[in-house]
Amino acid sequence: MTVEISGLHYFDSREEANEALAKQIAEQLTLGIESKGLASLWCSGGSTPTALYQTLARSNQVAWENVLISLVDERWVPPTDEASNERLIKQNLLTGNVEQASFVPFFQVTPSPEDNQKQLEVELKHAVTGPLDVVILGMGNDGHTASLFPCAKDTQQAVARENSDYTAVTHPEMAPHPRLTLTLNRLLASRNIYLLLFGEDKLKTLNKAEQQGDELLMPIRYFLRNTSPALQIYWAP
Ligand SMILES: O=C1O[C@H](COP(=O)(O)O)[C@@H](O)[C@H](O)[C@H]1O
Repeated sequence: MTVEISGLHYFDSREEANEALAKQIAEQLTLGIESKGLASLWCSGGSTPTALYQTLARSNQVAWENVLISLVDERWVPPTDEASNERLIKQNLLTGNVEQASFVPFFQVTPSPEDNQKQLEVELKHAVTGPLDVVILGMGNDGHTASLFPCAKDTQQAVARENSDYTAVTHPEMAPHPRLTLTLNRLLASRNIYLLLFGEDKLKTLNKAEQQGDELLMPIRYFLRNTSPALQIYWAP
């Protein structure tokens, strides 16, 4: 199937999509460094972006010592857990030249995810001011993105227009682990937002999200309907 959406780039293979997106990300990070001295890269977890991170880690085009890398979202598990996004990033992106980048993890050992979020909030507000340079999103087949889940009551607060926090906690009812996530406002205040999708199922979900309907029922809609920046979607079978 094909879906007509502006900003949707089709590739014949995952390798080609990863190469093209890694090149684009490297260019945007370099532009950020040239204009401000420091650029930031915000990474999603899940199974989709592993090879993208490996491809990006091979890029010698970026002055990685001037890049701050952090997460779009995290499962509230320690980095020793296979579900940890921090673990994914450390194993696949923070290697070779990219080891020179600074990394801000989300998970902290605290009594609750809410306590973790309070500490993380202070840390991120101290480390980052102004728009995020590059955000890499994924999407679940329920239309969630970051950890803005349709099946989490607290998503409503995480996407509230008046919410000025960088981060939020969500408790998805149909996915494991409490989550830490960047809020909608923080994500939308970015220079470049990319969505990486593989497979027909994700295309079907994207097609459904393109139809009319409540954003809270498919939070990826917040990004599909945002015009500045417009979402750039990289898809391969
Ligand atoms: O739970 C999550 O899922 C989405 C999509 O994951 P995938 O395995 O289908 O690639 C991901 O973007 C998000 O960061 C993650 O927390």
